[in-house]
Amino acid sequence: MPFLNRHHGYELIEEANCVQEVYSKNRNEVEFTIIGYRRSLKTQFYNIFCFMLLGIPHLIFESFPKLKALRFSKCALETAEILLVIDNHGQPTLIEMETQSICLLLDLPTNVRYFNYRHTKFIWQPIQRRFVTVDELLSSSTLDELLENTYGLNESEYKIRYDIYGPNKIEVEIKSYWTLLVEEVLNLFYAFQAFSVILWLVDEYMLYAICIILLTIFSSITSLIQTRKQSEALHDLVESSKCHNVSVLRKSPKSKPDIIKIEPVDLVPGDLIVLPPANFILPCDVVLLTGQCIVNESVLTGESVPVTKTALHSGSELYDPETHKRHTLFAGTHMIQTRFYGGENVFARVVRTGFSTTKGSLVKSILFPTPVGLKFYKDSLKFVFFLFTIAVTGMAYCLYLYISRNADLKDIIVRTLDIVTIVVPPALPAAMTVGILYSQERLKKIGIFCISPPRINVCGRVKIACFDKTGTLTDDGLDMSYVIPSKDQQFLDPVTDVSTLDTNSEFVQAMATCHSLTTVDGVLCGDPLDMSVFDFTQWEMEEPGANENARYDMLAPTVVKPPKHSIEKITEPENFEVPFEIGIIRQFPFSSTLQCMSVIAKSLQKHHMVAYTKGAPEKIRGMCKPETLPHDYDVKLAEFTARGYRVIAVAYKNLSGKFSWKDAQKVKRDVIEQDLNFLGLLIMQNPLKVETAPVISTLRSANIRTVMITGDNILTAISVAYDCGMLRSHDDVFVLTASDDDVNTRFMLERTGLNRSTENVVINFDSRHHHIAVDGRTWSKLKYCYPEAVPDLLVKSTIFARFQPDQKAEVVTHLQELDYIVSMVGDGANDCGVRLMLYLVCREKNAAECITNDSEKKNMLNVDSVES
Ligand SMILES: Nc1ncnc2c1ncn2[C@@H]1O[C@H](COP(=O)(O)OP(=O)(O)OP(=O)(O)O)[C@@H](O)[C@H]1O
Repeated sequence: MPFLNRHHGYELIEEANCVQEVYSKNRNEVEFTIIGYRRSLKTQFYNIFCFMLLGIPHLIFESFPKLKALRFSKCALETAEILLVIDNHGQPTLIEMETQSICLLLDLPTNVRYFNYRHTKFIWQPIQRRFVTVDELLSSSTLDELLENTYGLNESEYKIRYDIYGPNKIEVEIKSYWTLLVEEVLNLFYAFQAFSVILWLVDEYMLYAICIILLTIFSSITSLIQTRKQSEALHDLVESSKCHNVSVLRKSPKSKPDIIKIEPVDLVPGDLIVLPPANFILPCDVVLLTGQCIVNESVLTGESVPVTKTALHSGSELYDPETHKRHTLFAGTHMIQTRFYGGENVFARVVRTGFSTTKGSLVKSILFPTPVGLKFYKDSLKFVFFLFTIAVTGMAYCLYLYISRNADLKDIIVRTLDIVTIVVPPALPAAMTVGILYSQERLKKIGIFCISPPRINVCGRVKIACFDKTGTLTDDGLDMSYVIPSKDQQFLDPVTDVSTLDTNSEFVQAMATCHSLTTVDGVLCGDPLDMSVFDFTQWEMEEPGANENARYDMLAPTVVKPPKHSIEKITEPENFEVPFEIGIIRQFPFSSTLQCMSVIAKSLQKHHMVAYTKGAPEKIRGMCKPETLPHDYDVKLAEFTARGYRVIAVAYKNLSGKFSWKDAQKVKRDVIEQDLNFLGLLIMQNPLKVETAPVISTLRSANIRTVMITGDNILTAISVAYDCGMLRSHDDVFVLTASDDDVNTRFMLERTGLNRSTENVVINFDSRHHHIAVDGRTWSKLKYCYPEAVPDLLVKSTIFARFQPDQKAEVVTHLQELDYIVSMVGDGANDCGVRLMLYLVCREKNAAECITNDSEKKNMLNVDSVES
């Protein structure tokens, strides 16, 4: 044993033996530290001491949990009976080690030592001499490994996995009132309060004592009821998404694999399940092996647009639920429909169960939020301690005076102790609890729910409110205003009526095919932008097959066709024999990071496939052959975006005649999204929500700075900011842009805005009427070239446009680093990064998260505080 030395019967401990640091998934930071302890003589002494002093030391130790471990002796993790786990916020938890007998798998010993920390199981690995999670223990699988073994697990494999992973359940414990009372109410401050009240009663100081008793009883009871209600609500929420029995494939020694029905709690990672045709709540995270599924993931993302999940492709890379989320169905999400593959079962492999699932992680982050170590609380504790030292001095002087004047013993005790109750305010915690409860009730009345009431205090200190644009400041719906086709590097006149366009043109066909729409119960649904583009074309969509659920076959894909009247007008068709239909062979769904989407389509009229792409004009420009772009591309784009329109560019490319159906399934996205031919622009209107302007005005009058962080075009964003009052008509906006060269990048500030005039105006950093707008590309370059300029930029910037989801999160964290308390209002999807980030930031910096339901869509309001 290299680390553990035994010397004359004593255990010589090296620090490395007793402590293990557990890193976060991306290994950037220590998530928590595990320290080993065992019971010793110290523990016996402590118990006797506690017994003799009527449990008072226990109360003190409970209030200062780090002291709890002092009653045990430090020892090597290998022999530890008790573990002290300290998270990255310094919150300690004492956990008993447990032992479990498991059959041998890989190198696992039969008797396994383990502990559960915040619903995650850690197993002691004697070979590595450290604790590992069960996921680490059974190393992750490659895509090929997940795809092979189509027989399911056999009985013994299943049993081993069940022993290791445990049941597939996310259970939120509802604590009894008694436990809550012990945990929340019986702390040192309340003990001090009890002491003060007894003292006042002895001193016949009745009225005030009774007031304090009543206030404390009231605040404790209401706080208990609230906490209990919250844990009941969370419990019910988790329970509400429970699903029915699941069909699982089990390898049988003699015959063909059996499909058996089991309870969802009995599922283990590796199980092969058969997805039912429709309406199914996923019991765990699974990866799709065959067919397709349409899923509503709004429980996780807040976005109620159905998402299509496709079967996993083969590959030697390791499976990762985040990277392969297009093939992963997450626990708790609603599977609307499966699409059968040649009439066969749709199979999925279980990859994560219970609290390891995405839903489990979300529940864990609610169950174990960041401790509210606000500076306010820390300062108040310091203040109380300071008062206490004054009180002790006062007490000593009092004692001296009373003794020197031969006072009565009762008087000496009462008067001396009373000094502490005069100096230290005993009603402080009760008064604060009542304040928070009252605020919570008021917020509820206006439809704001808060999952962590103590954080309400932070809201009063919010200095900056960040808003996402589309769907948050503006409506979800989009109205197609016109389309501007392009021909021979020239923009043609805007068109408002699609019937004036040639149905056989690539432009119309791109609009009709380049989307991720789907039909659920005969109703077309999907991204609102895709819906309005498709509606504009007046084409029809058909997903072939008689029965909705039993129809999907890769050779007969989704088909779009023009309305009958326009087929008659089709010019120069290559082949009149076959019907005019276009099949969508493959979709590359919209990605906020790429800001575009593509499809590969095949018209029955043509002998080759065509790739269509649509997306942000700035992105599409880079993907197109320069000789196909109109010379006034940027001018036209600026013309429409400056008027607040949402502009989408469309492009296409013909694929070679040899490009087969198989190639279409295998081809990489970046191969498709290059060397495109530009087709034209789609101009859409995205009106403001009615409540936007009044909310911005209220925030302005409360002296809270408002900022827009959007994925949309910078000029569209500026225009919307003027419309909603974030910028006022007399405000000037300076757009910061970086030159394209990577070596000597130059940064320019160019004036824009409503009252833009020709004369030069220099930005004045002290003026409230001068604002900066910056796009994601410039932001990245500035951060790289001049990181020292970022704070100045943040202080003056009102518009952050063309920002990718991770950049949105960066802005929020950088603002926090400048000691701003920031709130972020978004509508899910690309703000999820911010939301999830904030969850992480919350963990670090005591953020508060409130969820508002004041609009139909549940907006997320994240309030974060920085310890200044
Ligand atoms: N369905 C879509 N197909 C193609 N391109 C799209 C689609 N939806 C959005 N885009 C383009 O991608 C850009 C980025 O979209 P993203 O959803 O990240 O942000 P946004 O909706 O523009 O703004 P916000 O961040 O304020 O919600 C959009 O501005 C638009 O140009």
